[in-house]
Formats: sequence, structure tokens, C-alpha cells
Amino acid sequence: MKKALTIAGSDSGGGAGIQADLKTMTVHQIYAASVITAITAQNTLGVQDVKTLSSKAVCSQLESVLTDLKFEALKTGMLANSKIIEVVTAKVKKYSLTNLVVDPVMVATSGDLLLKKEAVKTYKEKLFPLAEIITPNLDEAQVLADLKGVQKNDPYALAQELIKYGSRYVLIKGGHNPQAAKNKVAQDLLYDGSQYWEFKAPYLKTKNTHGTGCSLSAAIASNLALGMEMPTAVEKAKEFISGAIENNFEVGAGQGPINHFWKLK
Ligand SMILES: Nc1ncnc2c1ncn2[C@@H]1O[C@H](COP(=O)(O)OP(=O)(O)OP(=O)(O)O)[C@@H](O)[C@H]1O
Ligand SMILES: Cc1ncc(COP(=O)(O)O)c(N)n1
Repeated sequence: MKKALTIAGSDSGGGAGIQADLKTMTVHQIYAASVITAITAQNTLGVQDVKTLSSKAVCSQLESVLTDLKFEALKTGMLANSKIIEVVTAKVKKYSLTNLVVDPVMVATSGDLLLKKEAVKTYKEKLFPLAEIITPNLDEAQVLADLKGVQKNDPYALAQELIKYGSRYVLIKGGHNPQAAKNKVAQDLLYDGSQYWEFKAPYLKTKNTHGTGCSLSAAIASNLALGMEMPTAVEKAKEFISGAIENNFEVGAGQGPINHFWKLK
């Protein structure tokens, strides 16, 4: 049994965060362990409250799992602030962890902030250089790259800028790209500093996409744990997400979750 670790926030509504990661890893037949960074009071309508754990509490969870379990891959989701990013960085170094997938979560689908502004710099300087891949959505890529003019909306320019921070791959997710709904294509762009890979899927018209970003990065980490090369890991993860969005179901009155279980069909 391959093992993967998620370091992320809890979504009490079960659609995103740690809960989405555990479901995703489980349906990929990966043994999943979790380190919780924050407890969000959240449902399909939004985030009602956030309690961020101390970096000490995150540190002791990491020590517990890393002194005992050996992981083939890990992912980070909501890291909330600079101190937590620094603790994660220190442990990745101390335990020589490989196959690190960094999903730089900043804002929930509902628009609620999940990262302190000061932490953007820490991500870029400390954690990105250790990552095998970073997976920002278009909005996050824009904040991280800080480009001006037309380049701001260009995934190719954004990928070229972000690869400079030292991750091996950059994946710019296109679900929030206004072009996606217009052209009816959800396109993600992978870049390794010299080659581009475009991953396309039909853009599905549904409000139930809560947790897509978390689940995509957890699926990439699962596929890396299973031994896939990065382009294949992303291709398979994208197939998984497209199926999970297509098979979504109604939970709650707002933006509902995707259906992780379709993979078991
Ligand atoms: N309506 C859609 N139809 C098809 N694929 C989609 C749709 N929305 C998002 N995706 C895909 O889902 C994955 C997550 O992309 P997105 O850009 O939404 O990331 P995110 O913003 O981090 O996720 P979230 O919406 O959970 O915050 C990508 O592979 C993207 O192409
Ligand atoms: C704890 C937590 N982590 C991540 C997200 C982002 O997911 P989404 O953008 O789909 O709301 C979230 N809403 N909550």
C-alpha cells in the first residue's frame, strides 16, 4: 500500500480541504494520513468561521507522522500563514520528503480568504523551491506572479514567471479562466521550464465545483505515489476531476461538492 500525506485545513462541510483530500486519496487506493492546519466552520454556502492552529500544533502533528510513516508523496492545501509554511518547509527538509505537491490555496470558492497576505512571499521564497509541482488557479497565479498588462491573463506568461521560484513543474489551472466558460473548454497548463503540456476537458456548466482544486492536487499526489511521471499524473488527475464534476450531486443549498466516488464505479 502506497502512502500519501495531506497537510491542509478541515472543511466541516466535507467538500474541500482535508476531507476532499482523504476521499481522493482513498479512491486512488492510497493510504492517507493528515496534518490539520486550520478548522473552518464551512458549508456549501461559505466559510462562517476559521480557527487557525498554532504552528506548534502543526509541528507536533508533522513530527508524529513523519517519525513513524514513510510517504511516497505529500500535498499541501490551506497553510493559512507564514509560520505554518515555515514549519512545513523545515519538515520537508528535515525528512527529505519528495513528490511534494503545493496547492497554494488563497481563497475559497465562496470568496472567503484562507491565506494571510504576508504569506505569499514565504510561499515563493521557502516552500516553492522544494516542490515537485505547484498548482495555482488563475487568480492565485496572478497574485503570485504579479505581472502587468496583457501578460496578467496569459497562463503561458504566468507559468514562465512562476517556474522561476524553483518548483520542478508549474500547473496553471483554468477553471476560473473567463475563457473556459466562453469556449466551453476547461484547460490546465503544465510547464517544466522548457516544455508545455495542455490538458483539456469539456467545461461543465454546474455550480457544484466546491473542492475541485483540493481534489486535483490530491489526485496528482496520489498518482505520483503510485509511481507515475508528472505529465501522466496530471493527465489522470484531470480525468478524475472531470468525471467527479460530471457526476456531482446536490448537498446543501449552495455550491455543492464533486463526486469522488465515481472512480469506484
Ligand atoms: N466547470 C468546470 N468544468 C470542467 N472542469 C472544471 C470546471 N471547473 C474547474 N474545472 C477543472 O477543475 C480543476 C480545478 O480547477 P480550478 O481552476 O477550479 O481550481 P481551484 O480554483 O483551485 O478549485 P476550486 O474551484 O475548488 O477553488 C482544473 O482541472 C479545472 O480545469
Ligand atoms: C479548508 C479549505 N481548504 C481549501 C478550500 C478551497 O476549496 P474551494 O476553493 O473549492 O472552496 C476550502 N474551501 N476550504
